[in-house]
Amino acid sequence: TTNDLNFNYVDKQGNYKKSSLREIISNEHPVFKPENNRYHIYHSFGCPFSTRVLITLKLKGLENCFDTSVVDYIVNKSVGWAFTSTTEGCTIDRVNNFKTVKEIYQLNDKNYNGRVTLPILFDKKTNVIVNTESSDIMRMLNSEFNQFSSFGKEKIDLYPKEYQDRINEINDFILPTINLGVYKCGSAENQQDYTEKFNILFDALERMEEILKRDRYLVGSDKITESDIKLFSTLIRFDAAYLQLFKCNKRQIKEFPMLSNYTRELYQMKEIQSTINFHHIKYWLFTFFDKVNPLKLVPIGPDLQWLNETHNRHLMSKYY
Ligand SMILES: N[C@@H](CCC(=O)N[C@@H](CS)C(=O)NCC(=O)O)C(=O)O
Repeated sequence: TTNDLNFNYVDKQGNYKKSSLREIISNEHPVFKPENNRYHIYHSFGCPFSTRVLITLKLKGLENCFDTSVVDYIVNKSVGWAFTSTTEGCTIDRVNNFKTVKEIYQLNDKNYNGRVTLPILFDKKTNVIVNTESSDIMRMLNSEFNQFSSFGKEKIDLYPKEYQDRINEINDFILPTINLGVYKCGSAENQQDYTEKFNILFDALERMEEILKRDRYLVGSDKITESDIKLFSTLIRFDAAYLQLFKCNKRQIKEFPMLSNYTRELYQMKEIQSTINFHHIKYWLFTFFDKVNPLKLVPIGPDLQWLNETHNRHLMSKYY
């Protein structure tokens, strides 16, 4: 079957599978109110959906409001995501001291047997999962916790009112074509399906390249928004892993003049760079998706030095 454990981001019709745990923290919510140091984030440095949330957390200055636990990047399929604090860059489950992530899901439903995904937004007060949908978590971090930001009043808005329609439109475009597009190339089981998915992916990247010729960022030209975070979380894994693992090899990101420069700019922001761990990214991807990499060997290359070279994206800004 096309959608085995390795590739279950999408259902049989090719639609994104949203999770069912989707409570939204707000002052109006009967239980889940915004509070300092009440919530916890479980994540993997390998997983792009976790990266979106971590970048949002850092850009919003909320590291002191939320604590985090980091899972192991080596996943034993019979246990699923698990904690191995002895692995570099990983932690124990700092809230419940569980061994596996599945046990966290079982706090909400003791018979839980569904998909166990990351990231997880967890409530330490009631000891249950609040939400497991990265897009929802990004929005909550953007709007509900500003009073706890270490940046004080001078806060950044990743989903500004005037651009919400455009942001939603871009998000809806890049999710199936790029964010999931890479996995669709990797899960294709015949030449025709692969070719189709490959073309959709690279046409979409070209479209992003065109936008970035005109504007510094995807929406609203000179301010980073959640759309940039979502695109970046895929781009940063592209040359390092997707290109080879999922055969997305028409062009490397470093060969797109705009996309490469844009990826560099974002990567060089210290808040963003602190969320990127190439060791975790490569070891997770090349070992988890063992259907396309049965020996689970992790390539040593490629050289990613291009990410550290100087970018000139500030020249694109209307207000530089
Ligand atoms: N609903 C999720 C999707 C998250 C997701 O698919 N996470 C992947 C890792 S990047 C996962 O946990 N996969 C494990 C599995 O499917 O078994 C979101 O966007 O937050």
